[in-house]
Amino acid sequence: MLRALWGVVMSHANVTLAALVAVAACVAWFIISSLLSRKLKRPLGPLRFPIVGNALQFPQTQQWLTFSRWAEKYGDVVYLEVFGKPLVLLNSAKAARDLLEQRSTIYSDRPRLEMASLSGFDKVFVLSQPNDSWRLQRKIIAQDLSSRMMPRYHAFQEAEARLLAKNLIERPGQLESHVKQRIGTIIIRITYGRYISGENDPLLAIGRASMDIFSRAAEPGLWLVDSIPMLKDLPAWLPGMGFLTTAKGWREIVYKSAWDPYHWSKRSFELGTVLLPNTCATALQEKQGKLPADLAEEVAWAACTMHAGGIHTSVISTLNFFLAMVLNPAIQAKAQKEIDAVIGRDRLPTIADRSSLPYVRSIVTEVFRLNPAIPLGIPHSLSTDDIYQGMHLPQGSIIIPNIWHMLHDPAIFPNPMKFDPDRYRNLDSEMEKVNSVFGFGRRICPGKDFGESNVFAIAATLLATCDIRPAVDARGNNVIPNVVYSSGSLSFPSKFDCTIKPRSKQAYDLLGYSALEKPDSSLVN
Ligand code: HEM
Repeated sequence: MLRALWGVVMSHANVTLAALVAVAACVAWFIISSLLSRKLKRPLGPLRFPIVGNALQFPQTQQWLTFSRWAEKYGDVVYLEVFGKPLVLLNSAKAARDLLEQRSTIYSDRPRLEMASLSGFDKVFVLSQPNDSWRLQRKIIAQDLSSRMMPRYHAFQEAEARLLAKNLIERPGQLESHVKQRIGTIIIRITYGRYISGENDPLLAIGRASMDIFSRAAEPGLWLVDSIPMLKDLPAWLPGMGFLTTAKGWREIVYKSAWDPYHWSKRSFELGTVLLPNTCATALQEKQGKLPADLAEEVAWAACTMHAGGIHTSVISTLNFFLAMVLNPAIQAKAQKEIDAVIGRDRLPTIADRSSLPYVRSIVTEVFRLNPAIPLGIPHSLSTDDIYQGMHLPQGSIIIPNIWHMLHDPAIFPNPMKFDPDRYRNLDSEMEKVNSVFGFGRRICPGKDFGESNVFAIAATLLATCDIRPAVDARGNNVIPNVVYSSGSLSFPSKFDCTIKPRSKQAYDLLGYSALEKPDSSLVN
């Protein structure tokens, strides 16, 4: 009986077991197939062709404009492939924050940009992976550029803004050259402690050459070797391998751009003639003037990154300020009115006055928004597979934050092509929406505060003392600039000029020393 019962139980058990196995198999199949189908569900994007993927549709100029059209068609996250390499465009600040900030542990790598690395930028920490060297180099410059350290640069930044105004008045017709010299002086001063001697100063020239190379070498989609890395191992004499010779020449210049200024700074530090504070000197002081070779190398490349990261972005933003003022006289007049009301005409506005000049700050914010210096940011890379809003983003994807599109989204910035500081209603919370211009997460720009305060000092000083008007041609007609923005990772406005006239004798006198003299002796050797 028991046996019979046991037999029934067992037979039932067998049936139950069989049923359980069947159910488990179904569940497993369901999970695997749903995972599989999730895995296959990529974000939307333009049609991909066999082998080349989207390579043929990849825009060669002003890529952010085509990417922006794709954003409107396919959404916040767009998927592309170039020769099998996945690329993900992030088109909204929300998607960029969700991924690059909230999941920064897996979104902070940089893609290996083969052409830029071949050209010597493998040492520059902006392109390195978040490894020990990146951490150390970032720390070396972040400690000098932290918001706590900013006030020690204010007097110097303001002096350079005054000198810029004075030079523009006294030596007209050279807007770009004056801006480059003053910005170059500011960045080289805080990096290496040198007061540059003029536009052809060797430190300025070598940094300029190196950044021109970076802009070309890091341009997304331009170099086949970025999509097919094995090309770099083929012999240089084969047809189509000219990029290897180009990269070799570029590398020599890039190495010089790191070591020449470092050696100059170290020598001047030892002689006691260097301007303090500066980033190389901070590192030397911490080690009583003797850096071990490996640390010296990190300092040289950190300083090189700071120099490169700071100059062009600040020059572009400053030129964009002048352009906006030439094109928008009513906005200029409104800012002057604010300065006159808050500061008066007996002194110049300072960086410390920022919080009481919200309209001038809105102008600076709008300058950053309308024409971001790096419209597609610096690409990040995804270190492991990820799923975002049901979409599978594969490991190794190059992540391109489409900053230009984020800052021209009509839902957030109505009438986005219009220069309109009033859109922020003088509110910090509104201006913060433009923070994307400085990138995201662990790779966010370490020069953000410094870069902003430079442009503010220049804007406030120029608006307080000068009228910024269009240039005038030989017949006395205004020349309204029709600016086109360059392609490449950095986007420069095409050449334009303006006329800078002092608002009054009193305003001119406030600018102080003559353009032909150096600023006051406490600021130079
Ligand atoms: C004034 C305008 C500036 C703009 C619009 C700007 C924008 C940016 C952007 C978009 C990035 C990429 C962030 C990311 O990968 O998510 C970046 C990175 C960087 N910026 Fe700036 N920047 C400016 C000024 C400066 C200044 C003044 C310095 C230094 C003096 C600087 C140094 C750097 C460095 C070193 C990086 C690389 C960070 C890393 O890879 O960890 N930038 N910047």
